[in-house]
Amino acid sequence: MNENPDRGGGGEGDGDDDGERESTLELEYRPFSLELATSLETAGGTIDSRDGFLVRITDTAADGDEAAVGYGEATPLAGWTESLEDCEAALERASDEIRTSPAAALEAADRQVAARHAIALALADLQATREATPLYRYVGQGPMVGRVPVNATIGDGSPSETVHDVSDAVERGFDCCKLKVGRRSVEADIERVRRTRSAVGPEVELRVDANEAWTYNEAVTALEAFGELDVSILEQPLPAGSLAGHADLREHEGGEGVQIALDEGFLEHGVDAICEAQAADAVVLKPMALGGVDVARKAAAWVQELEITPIVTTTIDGVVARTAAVHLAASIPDVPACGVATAELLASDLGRDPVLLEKGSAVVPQAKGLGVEGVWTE
Ligand SMILES: O=C(O)CCC(=O)c1ccccc1C(=O)O
Ligand SMILES: [Mg+2]
Repeated sequence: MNENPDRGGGGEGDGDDDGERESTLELEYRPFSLELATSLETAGGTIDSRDGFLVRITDTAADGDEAAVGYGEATPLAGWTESLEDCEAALERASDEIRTSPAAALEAADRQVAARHAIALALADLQATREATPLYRYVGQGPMVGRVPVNATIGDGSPSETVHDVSDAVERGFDCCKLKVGRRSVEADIERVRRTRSAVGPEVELRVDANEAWTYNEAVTALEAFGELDVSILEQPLPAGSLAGHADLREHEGGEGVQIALDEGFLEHGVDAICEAQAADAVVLKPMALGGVDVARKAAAWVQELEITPIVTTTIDGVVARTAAVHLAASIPDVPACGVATAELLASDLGRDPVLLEKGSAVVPQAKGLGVEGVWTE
């Protein structure tokens, strides 16, 4: 952004390397591709692999022994972020601009949310590591947090498959499951939830996410049945554009006890419009789609002021972005169960997972920075 042609740094090089070097930071990125163990079927489409870029920012001025490196991850998802191509172009610009300043690098990816997520994360990881502070305390300035509650993520499937998947998750310690709905008829989805509820009993929290699939009347039918089945949260039943529809659902008699959460609608409208329309009890925060953990953290604080509940989830990310989402959740006071237990959906990962799952909670890494190691092997 603010290259100074009068003071070009050295003049040698390949011609686009003439920015003034005012920072000692270097940004590198490399592509990755991760398959899902089994594809995740949602009303918004099927996710079967996640392609993106791992980002490393190094401070070349740091003296040898001191760790001066931070990691980030950009994992675009169609419909939620920029394309893979636009993401790469933004990272390429940022790798030039970071010679000027960290702010210039962030600016270079200002409208490419996944790229910005990666850059902001790598910078935060670098700084938190320097300060020997776990990332969640660096971003939130808050107290120590040992665990955050999480939900299992259950894709669309037949009623029997759904009962099987949820029962399996409960056996593995989850006490909150989020079921994807909206791919089959409303009646079929109600049947899935009914059979699941009778299989797992009253103690397990059940949520559903329709990814914008329903008409208002379908949503009302679902809401009434879900109220009786003690579903806690109905996420994005209607198209993102329909703030008034979601506000009406919140008022609907028979849907008492079921909270309405906005995900796609939050990305489209933002905090103020949702609050103004009284369209949500909760909002879903995906740091990858919002442009970073820093952006998501501000949104969380803001919605809590307005008595709207923030829920952190991922876009089924690799270990770097997923662990960042765990830190984000840990930085939010009184956060409800979050959709960050998505490692098990992946067939392979970028590196070892530092987050243990224990009885429905993620154990928050307490090491400095993000706490992810061994992802950048030469
Ligand atoms: O919230 C979760 O449990 C996992 C994340 C999730 O459901 C999701 C993953 C990728 C894309 C969209 C969504 C969504 O919440 O709609
Ligand atoms: Mg959702």
